[in-house]
Amino acid sequence: RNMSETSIASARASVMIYDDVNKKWVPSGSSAGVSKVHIFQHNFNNTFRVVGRKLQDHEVVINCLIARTLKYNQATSTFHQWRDSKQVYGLNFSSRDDADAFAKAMNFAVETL
Ligand SMILES: CC(=O)N[C@@H](Cc1ccccc1Cl)C(=O)N1CCC[C@]12C=C[C@@H]1CC[C@@H](C(=O)N[C@@H]3C(=O)N4[C@@H](C=C[C@H]3C)CC[C@H]4C(=O)O)N1C2=O
Repeated sequence: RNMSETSIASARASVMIYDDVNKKWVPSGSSAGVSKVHIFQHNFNNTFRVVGRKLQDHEVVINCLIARTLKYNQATSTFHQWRDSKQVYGLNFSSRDDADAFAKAMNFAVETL
């Protein structure tokens, strides 16, 4: 987060990464827990990224650019996921309202790129 970015969504979610080898979801970062996850829009260069920090110790557990080609999958009303070139991210939202607001902003970002 820096002065040239604006948050267009913030949601509480536990951030997970899919472990392709063991075929299971693992918490992103050093331990499981709820994070505050933002979508930041860069004020000048029309880029967007997802940044999430653990509520407890502010560890950055996700920091990924939103590509124009991103396919955002709302697998359930509170678990959404997407891939980038390296990994699959999953957000297990604390509430349906947070999930809906985040998805709306994600769709705006992908459509704007
Ligand atoms: C074409 C493609 O890439 N498809 C991807 C999905 C996708 C589609 C389109 C665009 C992008 C992407 Cl990303 C795919 O299917 N993927 C991406 C990696 C993982 C997965 C592959 C297999 C497993 C089988 C079960 C399923 C799963 O993880 N379901 C969840 C689940 O088991 N959990 C999570 C919560 C709820 C459930 C919904 C919380 C923790 C755990 C649990 O409930 O304990 N899977 C997937 O989603």
